[in-house]
Amino acid sequence: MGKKKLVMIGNGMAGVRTIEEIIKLAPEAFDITIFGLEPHPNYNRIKLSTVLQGDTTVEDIIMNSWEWYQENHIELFTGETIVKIDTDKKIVLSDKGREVEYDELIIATGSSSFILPVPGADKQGVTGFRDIQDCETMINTSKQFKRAAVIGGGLLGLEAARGLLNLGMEVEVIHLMPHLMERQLDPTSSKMLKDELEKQGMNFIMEKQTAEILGEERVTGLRFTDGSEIAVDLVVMAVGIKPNVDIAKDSGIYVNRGIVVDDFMHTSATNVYAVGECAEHREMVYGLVAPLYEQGKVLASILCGAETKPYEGSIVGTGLKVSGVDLFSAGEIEDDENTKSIKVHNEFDGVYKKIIIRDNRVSGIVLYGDTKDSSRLFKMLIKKEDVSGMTSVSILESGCCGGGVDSNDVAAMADDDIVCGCNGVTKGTIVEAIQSKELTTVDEVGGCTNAGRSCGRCKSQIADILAYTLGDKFDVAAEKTALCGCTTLSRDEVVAEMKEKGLTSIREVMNVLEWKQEEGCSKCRPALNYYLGMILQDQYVDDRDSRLVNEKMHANIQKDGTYSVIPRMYGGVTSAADLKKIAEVAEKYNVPLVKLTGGQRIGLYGVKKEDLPVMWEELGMPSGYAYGKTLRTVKTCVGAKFCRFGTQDSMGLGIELEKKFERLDTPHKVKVGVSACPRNCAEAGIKDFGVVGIDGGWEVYVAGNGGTDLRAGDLLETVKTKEEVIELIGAFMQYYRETADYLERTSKWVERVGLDHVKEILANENTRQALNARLDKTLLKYNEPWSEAIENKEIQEKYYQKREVPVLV
Ligand SMILES: Cc1cc2nc3c(=O)[nH]c(=O)nc-3n(C[C@H](O)[C@H](O)[C@H](O)COP(=O)(O)OP(=O)(O)OC[C@H]3O[C@@H](n4cnc5c(N)ncnc54)[C@H](O)[C@@H]3O)c2cc1C
Ligand SMILES: NC(=O)c1ccc[n+]([C@@H]2O[C@H](COP(=O)([O-])OP(=O)(O)OC[C@H]3O[C@@H](n4cnc5c(N)ncnc54)[C@H](O)[C@@H]3O)[C@@H](O)[C@H]2O)c1
Ligand code: SF4
Ligand code: FES
Repeated sequence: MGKKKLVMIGNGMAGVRTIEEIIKLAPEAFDITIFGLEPHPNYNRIKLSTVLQGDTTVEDIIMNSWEWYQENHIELFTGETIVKIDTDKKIVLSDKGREVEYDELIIATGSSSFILPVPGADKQGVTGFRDIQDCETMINTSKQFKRAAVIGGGLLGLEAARGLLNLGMEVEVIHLMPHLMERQLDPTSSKMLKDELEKQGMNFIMEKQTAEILGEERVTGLRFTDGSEIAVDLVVMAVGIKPNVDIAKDSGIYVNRGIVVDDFMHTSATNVYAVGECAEHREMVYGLVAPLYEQGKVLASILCGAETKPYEGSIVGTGLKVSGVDLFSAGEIEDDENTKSIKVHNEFDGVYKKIIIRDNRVSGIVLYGDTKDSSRLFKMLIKKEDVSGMTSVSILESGCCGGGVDSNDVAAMADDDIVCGCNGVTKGTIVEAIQSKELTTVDEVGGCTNAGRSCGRCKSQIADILAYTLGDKFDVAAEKTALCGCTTLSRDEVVAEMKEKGLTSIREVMNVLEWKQEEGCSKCRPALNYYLGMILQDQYVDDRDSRLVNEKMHANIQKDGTYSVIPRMYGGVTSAADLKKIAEVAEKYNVPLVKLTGGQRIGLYGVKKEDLPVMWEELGMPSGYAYGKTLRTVKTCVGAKFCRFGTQDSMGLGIELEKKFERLDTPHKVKVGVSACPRNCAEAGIKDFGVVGIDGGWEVYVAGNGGTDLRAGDLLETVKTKEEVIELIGAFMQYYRETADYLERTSKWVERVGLDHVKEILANENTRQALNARLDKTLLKYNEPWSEAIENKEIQEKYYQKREVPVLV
């Protein structure tokens, strides 16, 4: 029997977790196709708060890389929205006109921010806080404007407000109710929270309802229903969410607030299931991952024919991800005549605990300032444990104490105490995984049990359990620096072992160094491929399939699955003949977008995979490597040849540098600028290395960055001739290649190892020469990849042939 066709609408946290569970249970059962409206692979939406707060980057929150989808043979269409489901014909239709057949369909469309329907809500500068784009809007706005208003003092609003403070904005939180987080906190704990947040710099306008957003095109202020006004430049709406149910509703599937499902996540339509924030189960729509993951597990079992209990609903516990605030809330928060509550309010230490008991069972928990008993209490609540034989003290505090807090706390935990609330993982499961699978790091525990993979709040407790279970064998240092979850070895240890044992292939490295996963993962394989190439210089045979997807394809994959073609234009200099060729190819292949890139190149965007080799052939130009962890572009100013301020030949030097370093594998992308005078039109100060002409010489800057982590380059040295520039930069590049972590930009690397250290190394002439010799040897091995693809039929068939997706016309 052939594989069944499984289609999923929505590429978010709940949906992709369901697919992960399906792959675990029955890896060969389905041909899987996923449609995602956003242009990204699945990312950890929870961590958007930490991205906004500046603790994490967008790259760090990707949960399933592009490679993960490829490895699991999942056809992924990002930036593509499903607009219709035909439940009779069993097909879905996308906004791009694609029709895909399904045997089983999962709707996992999540929610959207609820935008208050007030006049002016569509003005520029008004945003929700739901996705990467919203996050980028806020970050970009903070670079130009200063005054922000967050409407809504719930979990999302307060996390957004903390982020905006970190971005240097003045923040007003406008809240409808008399106290913050009124769904999770009682008035006492809410007041403690407000006091703390005020200390951190947040301002609050309580009991106000927004009537209008003021301004012309862009927001300039808010007017409230009582007529008062405030001036603001950014408005973030955090007043709740609304499930994305329209496609289900329009397709005749039964919808209430969410898409109504039974205890097995089945909707009213045959073979159609819903999971996540878009689903409504027993009149509940959940907005936290823990219940959504439980739903996903049940659904995966149903689809794979595995035995499962029904999903019967969840009780959720919440915390707030704002540093300096420690709170936990679950169940009821207010007493009534039938409840007895235990309350402790230690104003001196800023601790508040309220445990509500109803019918001799814990029915509500509010903890502020000390949440170490949250998992134990939460377990009592979920399991409806009878507490009639217990004292108030034994309910409030665990039996442990004295000595090293962490291990004693861990020792005092019962095996069925939940450590990771998001993923429902208990201490017993973690200990069992550590012992049976010989795990030594938090990431490995996450890989095996999912614990810690969502909000990350439980990671320190997982580390405590590791320390407690492994005793002396737990190495905190290794934990911090392991290359990936497949090994406990750090980058430096792996590289040292490769050199010492003379390892020459990825397979050999994994075998000899006892990799935990036979095939490695999408984090270690590209890294090992890079390190082997760096060590073995011209002898290593590149493993193309271990490269990141763009490098494997020699073209950048775009959000709709098409590619871009950006030919090399040394130094940003072109000719009429080349421009003609580009225009002809663009016209012939109906290229939807022709655009100048930030690096002074011409990009053709929206190219079909199967057209790549033939377009490259007709262009007859080398690859511009706009996709690679290598030298990208050398941007130059016109310089002394034409500019009256120019003191040096910047174009000549730029072209020479680009010709020398093109195709060289580097730990991360390398961008270069060459200007012929300190006016610096080529922006050499924000490049990985930048050269600026001065009277009688050149200044060489390094470790600049014009991207997310904006950083001005540091002056490495001033030299007289262009030969000296090339020699200095050659040594710098090779030292970076040999000592940086894979995927570490020069800016981060220089900050880590220290500019003085780099200067000291490069000051020694012998060292510089040796570095250049190793670099030159490596440079010998590279071939032009586009010509290779044009000439080699095997490459064409393997990488560029069209793969049929089930499409009905
Ligand atoms: C800033 C922030 C912080 C959070 N913090 C926490 C936290 O600390 N703890 C916690 O448990 N939860 C937290 N959450 C909530 C958590 O992120 C969500 O519960 C979870 O992401 C929901 O998963 P989902 O798959 O149902 O929806 P989503 O993750 O939203 O995924 C749905 C995807 O489907 C796509 N989609 C929608 N319609 C279509 C269509 N027609 N065609 C194709 N694609 C479509 C959407 O664009 C989206 O990418 C937070 C949320 C935010 C925004
Ligand atoms: N740490 C976490 O667990 C976390 C963090 C962020 C988001 N989330 C989830 O994301 C979702 C969205 O969060 P949220 O905080 O927007 O939702 P929410 O419904 O929990 O809170 C919205 C808040 O806005 C207030 N509000 C409503 N209308 C208002 C108005 N007109 N003016 C001022 N205030 C108004 C409400 O009183 C409420 O406190 C939720 O499902 C939440 O669980 C969770
Ligand atoms: S950097 Fe100086 S030389 Fe180059 S174009 Fe600008 S002004 Fe002219
Ligand atoms: S508690 Fe959120 S990841 Fe573990």
